[in-house]
Amino acid sequence: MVKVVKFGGSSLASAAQFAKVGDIIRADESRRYVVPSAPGKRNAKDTKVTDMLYSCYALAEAEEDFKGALKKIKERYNSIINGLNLTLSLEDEFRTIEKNFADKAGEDYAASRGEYLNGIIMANYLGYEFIDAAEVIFFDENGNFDDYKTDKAMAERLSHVEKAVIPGFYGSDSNGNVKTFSRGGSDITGSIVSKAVHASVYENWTDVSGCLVADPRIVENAQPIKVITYRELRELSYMGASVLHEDAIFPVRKAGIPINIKNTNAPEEPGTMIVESTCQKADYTITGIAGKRGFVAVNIDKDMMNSEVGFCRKALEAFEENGISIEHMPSGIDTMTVFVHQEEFEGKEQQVISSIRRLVNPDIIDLEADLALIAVVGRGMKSTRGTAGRIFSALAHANINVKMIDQGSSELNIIIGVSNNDFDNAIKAIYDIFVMTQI
Ligand SMILES: Nc1ncnc2c1ncn2[C@@H]1O[C@H](COP(=O)(O)OP(=O)(O)O)[C@@H](O)[C@H]1O
Ligand SMILES: N[C@@H](CC(=O)OP(=O)(O)O)C(=O)O
Repeated sequence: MVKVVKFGGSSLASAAQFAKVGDIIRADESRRYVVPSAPGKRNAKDTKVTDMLYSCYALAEAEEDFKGALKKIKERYNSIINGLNLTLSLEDEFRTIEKNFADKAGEDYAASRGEYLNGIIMANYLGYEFIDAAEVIFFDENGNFDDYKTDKAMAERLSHVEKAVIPGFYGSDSNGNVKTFSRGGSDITGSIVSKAVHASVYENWTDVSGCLVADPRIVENAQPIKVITYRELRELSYMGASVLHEDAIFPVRKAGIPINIKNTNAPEEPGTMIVESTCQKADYTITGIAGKRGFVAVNIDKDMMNSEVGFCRKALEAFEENGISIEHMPSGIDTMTVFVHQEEFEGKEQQVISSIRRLVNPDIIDLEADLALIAVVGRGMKSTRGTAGRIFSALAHANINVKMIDQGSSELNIIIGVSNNDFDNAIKAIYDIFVMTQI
């Protein structure tokens, strides 16, 4: 049996956290391949090493003095090395990094050093072999992850290695330069390694006891989800459940490998199992709730728009022309609404409105800003009557004005639009009605 274990930044923020990780790995011989993130926050006010690297590199790129900022990063690693009593020096590594920053090696290179250096420490601490992710994870000429090339190289390389540490978050592009995944991407690395070694399980260790029904920063003591499907998890993580990167399921899903999200600070707890399919009923009608703030609704009205062939396509062209991505699009007979990210849309709204006018000549266009979208996700919802009704009544009781409600055709999720200000209360109200009443 082979297990791949990924430890997030919160699990590796200090020597004390490293020691817990060491105990977890040594407790099970099958934990043979380890994927570390960069050191995360030691407390709420702390800064992740990845963020320190981005700011340090921004100074280098602006040709300002970055040596002080780099020294602070070195101190974080040295405090881990000293706290673990290792006889390891990263002096040579930091000299190389300083030179490469001065030569403007790129933002991705800079950010990747967080995982690279932590991987060297982890390998030294465990007595495992260190494998640079740049040698085994590849992106193609369009910048997309190269599944085929990576799987082949990774499987070949690891077939000769009994126990190894492979840093998360990065690989190399088609020119051999370092390239990172998007933020939180070490979760993807763990999934890629799991597929290549045919792991029996991919353990993803973090600072909470699994994927919880709602974000614990909003709902105190949110319950852990025991079993969730890949599809449900993807919906939740895309909509803001940041415990797992939304793309991390793809490699393992192809190989049918379950993901187990576990808590480094409470390893005895079972955590969450993420699987293809399950006959196990969820504890509640819903599996989870997640959401994001910061959307604008663009309402487009035109009498009889439903009989105008190509209306929606042409209206959407207005967004494409202006480089705006679309998040969600509920529609009615004479109206369609397009939800876009406020950050992306601000400053371009007049261009988009004039494009819509030119392309579809609507009767009315109006904008509503400062909205939040909430996804209520659950495989059990389609067999339970009245789910949407319960959501409505919970929100009405909490005095929350529902701007939009939309059920996907898969009946796996219901999307609700509320004002940004009502976001937290809406999530709490939905959590209470389904979880606290135990139905
Ligand atoms: N539904 C959820 N379940 C669990 N954690 C969540 C959820 N939504 C948001 N989170 C947040 O995700 C955090 C874990 O992800 P992250 O900070 O990326 O950890 P790591 O550093 O281990 O990768 C938790 O501490 C929690 O605040
Ligand atoms: N360190 C990177 C990649 C990562 O996955 O980190 P974490 O496992 O701490 O979310 C980031 O901050 O984005």
